[in-house]
Amino acid sequence: MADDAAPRTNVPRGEFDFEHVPETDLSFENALAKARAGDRLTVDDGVELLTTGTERDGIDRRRKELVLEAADRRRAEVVGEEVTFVANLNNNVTTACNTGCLFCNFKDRSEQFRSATDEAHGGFTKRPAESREIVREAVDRGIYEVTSVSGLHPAFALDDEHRAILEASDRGDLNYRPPEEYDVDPGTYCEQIEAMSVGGVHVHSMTPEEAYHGRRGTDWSYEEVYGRLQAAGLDSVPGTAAEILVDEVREVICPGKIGTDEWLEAMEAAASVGLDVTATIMYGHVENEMHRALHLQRIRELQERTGAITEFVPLSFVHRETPLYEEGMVDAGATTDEDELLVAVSRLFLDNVEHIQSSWVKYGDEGGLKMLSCGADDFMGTILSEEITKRAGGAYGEVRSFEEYVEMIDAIGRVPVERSTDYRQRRRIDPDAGPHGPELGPKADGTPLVDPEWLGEPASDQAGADD
Ligand SMILES: C[S@@+](CC[C@H](N)C(=O)[O-])C[C@H]1O[C@@H](n2cnc3c(N)ncnc32)[C@H](O)[C@@H]1O
Ligand SMILES: Nc1c(NC[C@H](O)[C@H](O)[C@H](O)CO)[nH]c(=O)[nH]c1=O
Ligand SMILES: N[C@@H](Cc1ccc(O)cc1)C(=O)O
Ligand code: SF4
Repeated sequence: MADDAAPRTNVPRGEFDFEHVPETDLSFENALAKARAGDRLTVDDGVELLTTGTERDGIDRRRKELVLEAADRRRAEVVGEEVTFVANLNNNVTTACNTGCLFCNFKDRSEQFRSATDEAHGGFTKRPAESREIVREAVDRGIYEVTSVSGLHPAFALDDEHRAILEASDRGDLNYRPPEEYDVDPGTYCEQIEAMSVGGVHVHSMTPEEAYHGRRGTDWSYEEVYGRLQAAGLDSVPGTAAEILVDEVREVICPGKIGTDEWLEAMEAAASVGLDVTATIMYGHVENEMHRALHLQRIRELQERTGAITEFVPLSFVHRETPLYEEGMVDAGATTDEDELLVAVSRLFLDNVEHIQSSWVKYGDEGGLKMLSCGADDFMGTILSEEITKRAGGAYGEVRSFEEYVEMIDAIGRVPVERSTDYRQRRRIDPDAGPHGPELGPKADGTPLVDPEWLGEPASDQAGADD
């Protein structure tokens, strides 16, 4: 996210030869009237709102305020004044990844992790037993959920049966190497899930891209893959790896990733075996407003088919330390105007998704609170550890305590509510009845999750060290 007071966007215009461009035959006024009336928006309506009118360049601030107001009103109608958050922990297993997404600096080339090399890398791999200890400790302290997303380590197989298939294959294109070749063996995906499934915690893991890695070289369906993961303890699936669900954009920013249709297929499969899912958009790089609106339509259609999406999470591209920026393909991330409009139009467009998340990792506290009056109603979670955005140059820290959450949400006149991952359990918090800590986690007893003395210290010191 870039700070930008001038009413312009950071969308690259005309630099990429895209088929989809933000042009429509409609008017902004017409789209706004439909949004206010609660009519279902078309892609062209979405484009008019995201651009504050396609007939001129840049953002019209007066029009922007009208879009934000409409979204805030819709939020109040759909979910009321409560702002939710979850007591959770990020426990990412490995940074080893060869997929090469140009927006990502989380990854380290997997060659660097092999015992045969002494190349240095700043990343990590955790054994299943290490993951278990990290999660166990956090559950004891009161967390409810563990979110785990990882690089596509070549040694990762879904389970022993998948490993046997990979070992027996003479195909050279499977991005597989046996664990014995690495300093640290991450085990199988199922072993990691089983390990993290400790003390009654909710396990939120296995993006469609990871599921793809977990079936490479087989003819297994995504239902089969998610079914096995569910049996190992998986409870819900993060809808990251979505980026922008338009293939001409994916070809530029993540040519090594699965395509739009396959991402949707994997999500539908997860839903069909009974897993809840989230959905995301990672925006503010090479894509334009037409791509953003097309993405929203694909998510709305997915929700029509599944009803399984619990929340939509806009992820503003953090550009500073990424190949896209370093190679001069983009100059910056989205402007604040674009961020606000994206959140607002997500609320207005996704009329079948109840919750829109404001990510403090991406927007910071001040920006994140502002999003709660632009259509968002969820304020993410405590996470305790953050590697992806930090490595891309983000600077909003790795943890928020319940104390901070309650104070911030109360300060904007809304109601702080602790939630479960699926939002089915909710607990309203009385701001005056501190100290505040989680009560919904399997071992939560209201004790503050984060010792105030820890705040500001590296989260890896609290949540377990990297190897
Ligand atoms: C780092 S990947 C980890 C999981 C798995 N490797 C995958 O791609 O699905 C998780 C997500 O982080 C997000 N992400 C990565 N780099 C980012 C950046 N620089 N700014 C914003 N989001 C980013 C992307 O949306 C990506 O899908
Ligand atoms: N758990 C959530 C996170 N976690 C942080 C991510 O791991 C990651 O660093 C980043 O957001 C990837 O783009 N972030 C959220 O925005 N929302 C969550 O619920
Ligand atoms: N918790 C959110 C957001 C998230 C975003 C990025 C991540 O890497 C992980 C999680 C999800 O389920 O999708
Ligand atoms: S986004 Fe995921 S798949 Fe792409 S390079 Fe980063 S870790 Fe690997």
